[in-house]
Amino acid sequence: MAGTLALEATGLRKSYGGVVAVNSVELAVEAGVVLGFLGPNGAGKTTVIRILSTILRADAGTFAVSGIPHTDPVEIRRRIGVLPESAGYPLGQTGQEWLTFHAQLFGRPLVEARETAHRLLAEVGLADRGGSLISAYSRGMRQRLGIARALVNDPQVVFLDEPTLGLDPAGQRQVLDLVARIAKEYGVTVILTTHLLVEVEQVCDQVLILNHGRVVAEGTVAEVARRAAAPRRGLVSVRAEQRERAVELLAGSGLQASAVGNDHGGQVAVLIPVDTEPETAAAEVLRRLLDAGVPVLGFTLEGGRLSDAFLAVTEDA
Ligand SMILES: Nc1ncnc2c1ncn2[C@@H]1O[C@H](COP(=O)(O)OP(=O)(O)OP(=O)(O)O)[C@@H](O)[C@H]1O
Repeated sequence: MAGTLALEATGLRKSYGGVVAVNSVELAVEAGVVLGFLGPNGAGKTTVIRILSTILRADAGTFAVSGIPHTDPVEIRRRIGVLPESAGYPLGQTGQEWLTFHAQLFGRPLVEARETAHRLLAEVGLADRGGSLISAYSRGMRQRLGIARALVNDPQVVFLDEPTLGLDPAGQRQVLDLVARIAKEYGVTVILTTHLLVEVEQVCDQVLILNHGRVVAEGTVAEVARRAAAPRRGLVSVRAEQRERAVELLAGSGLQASAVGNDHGGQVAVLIPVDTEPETAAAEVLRRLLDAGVPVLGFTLEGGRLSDAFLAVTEDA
């Protein structure tokens, strides 16, 4: 339905005994988006996912999945797929048997359930291993099988809680490529929990960062990196004998500049304010120095990545 958000939540709150795990969480996720759901260990990500997937009841707040209110958990469950943080697999079954069983649980007749299992095994790159026992699958293969299971009911929203946990770099890449592909091909909304920030930059349209149960940053990767990041730093290389002059010139034009390195290397660090585009700041720095006849040997920008933003908004004071 046009205009319906895939996910929306207001004032979600959950405590375990005296521990407030989730506090005043608001969400609004458009359909078809891959959302990187980030936060340090214990931030509350799994708790939010459990609430939204109707496994756990919130103490307060409301939410809706594809327009279905939280008061109708049975209908929500029809529309979602979940790969839990620590998914268990029946080791004595084959991947094909297990997926067929789950397709039947969602009401598909046996023949259709088998076809669904077959199609999904191919989708996650396990076409030739469907007849093998799950006990013989590697961890990466099990994670991909778990993603196939999460798709068995053609969901509109899929929650993947740390699908890359414990995988080697090639396995991580395979799973993240799969996530990007299913979002594109199936048009599903994906809520992806992971600690792989560089990969999030490549796969996710949007990110939301939780810290101590609260949302501390959200938006596109670029927005979050820009807004939440600590001020970025430009490093300008000049001749050692020109370094003090360069600092004076830049400081004189209102920038925070300081000399770095030793007498043999001439580098000047320039702090770039958060509200200034790095390209604009870089052009200004270069223009100032070149106009004054100070040759610039190099210029690099540090900061402004998602990982910088993540650290900036989750660092405890
Ligand atoms: N069943 C539980 N009983 C008591 N406390 C819990 C329970 N589940 C989670 N917590 C606490 O709630 C807080 C949030 O935990 P949660 O598992 O949601 O965080 P997370 O962001 O998913 O962490 P991780 O990245 O380590 O998986 C933590 O302080 C955790 O210790």
